[in-house]
Amino acid sequence: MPARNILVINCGSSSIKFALVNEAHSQFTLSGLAERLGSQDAVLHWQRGGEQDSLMLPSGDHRAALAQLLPLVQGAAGGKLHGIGHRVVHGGEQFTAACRIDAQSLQAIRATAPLAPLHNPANLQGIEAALKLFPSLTQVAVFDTAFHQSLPEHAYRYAVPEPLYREHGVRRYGFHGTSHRYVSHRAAEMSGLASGDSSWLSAHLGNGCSTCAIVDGQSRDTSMGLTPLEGLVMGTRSGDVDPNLHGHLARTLGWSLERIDTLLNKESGLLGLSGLSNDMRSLEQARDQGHVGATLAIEVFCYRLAKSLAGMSCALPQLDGLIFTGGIGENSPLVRSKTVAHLKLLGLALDKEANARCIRGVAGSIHAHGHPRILVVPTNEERQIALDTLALLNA
Ligand SMILES: Nc1ncnc2c1ncn2[C@@H]1O[C@H](COP(=O)(O)OP(=O)(O)O)[C@@H](O)[C@H]1O
Ligand SMILES: CC(=O)OP(=O)(O)O
Ligand SMILES: [Mg+2]
Repeated sequence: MPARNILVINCGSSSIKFALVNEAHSQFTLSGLAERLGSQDAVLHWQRGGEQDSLMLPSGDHRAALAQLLPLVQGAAGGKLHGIGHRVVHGGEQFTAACRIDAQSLQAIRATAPLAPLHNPANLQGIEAALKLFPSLTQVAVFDTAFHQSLPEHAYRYAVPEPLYREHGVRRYGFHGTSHRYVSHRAAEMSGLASGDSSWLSAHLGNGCSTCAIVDGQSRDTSMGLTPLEGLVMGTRSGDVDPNLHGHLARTLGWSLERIDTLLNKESGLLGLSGLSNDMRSLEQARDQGHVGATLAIEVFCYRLAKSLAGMSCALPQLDGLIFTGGIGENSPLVRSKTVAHLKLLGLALDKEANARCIRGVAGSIHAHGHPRILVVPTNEERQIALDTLALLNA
């Protein structure tokens, strides 16, 4: 059987990230980003081989962008596209694994939208547009939450009255499961351990950030909760705050729920603390020049990350290694070293040179000799989504 091609789509509210994955090649055949969708500046960027190109799509929406993508994908796939894998952020309690998209699963995904109002409606727009454009192709939904359905009840329940859980689904779900699953498998491979017989702490640090405790290939705890706002400091998200903050702002400043949601999701985190940027690269440069806000934002980010990892260690029988991944985890020796410096009680220590070497896609171990393993593992959510799609094509 010739190697198959899977188109992977990750739809955000105003963007589509995509990759054409061939099962026989580690590099993507084609990849790109459509952004600012719905605005006059909507644009599609893509790369194929070493070449980059872009196309303006004035007022183009998700469907317009996918329609432009179609000939590009068909051309790059040599006319042979075997399936489409969609990232879906929230699968509620219905989905413990990826599933084929049909009328029934689509209905279930729609039903979880109130749990993820910032993410699922955009994911659904992408699915609906792709179904119209590729009606005869197998399409698969891969959920961020599915990997965390193995959390024990004491890790996923909030201490609020039980009917809120039973009748309204108020519980911790966790996100970034596709990434935590992928990097923990890779970490086991890199260490010569069986994924089904090893224990890991994982820190996914991108625009969204989360930690995860993984035991024998299963998620046992994770820092995100009902929504992707709980837990760590992120690019623009606050992570944990006192739950009374909502009431306090409403009472003292007269703010609406929408205003507070926007504050905590889009104006907080690294951006809010620094007053400068949500981008860790910019913050590191500003810190080098003595910027006070950037310096504080990095300190808070690393301290809160370390505190979360120490908390996650409660879910592990032993520690086979700590994994750093995501744009920051894969590229910032500074964040890794500041974080690990807070974790001396777990016995963790870095090798300075190895830490400096593992950037821009270089994977490897960065712990000091004689200390517990610390690994940098580039994540590849697109490849994992393609693998899950292929597995369902085979089934
Ligand atoms: N060389 C670098 N040093 C520090 N941070 C970096 C570097 N390269 C990328 N990052 C950070 O990675 C983050 C984006 O991570 P990424 O995983 O690409 O995001 P997303 O969640 O959108 O996939 C940004 O904060 C960016 O500044
Ligand atoms: C769920 C989530 O936080 O995703 P992202 O990191 O892509 O924003
Ligand atoms: Mg990413």
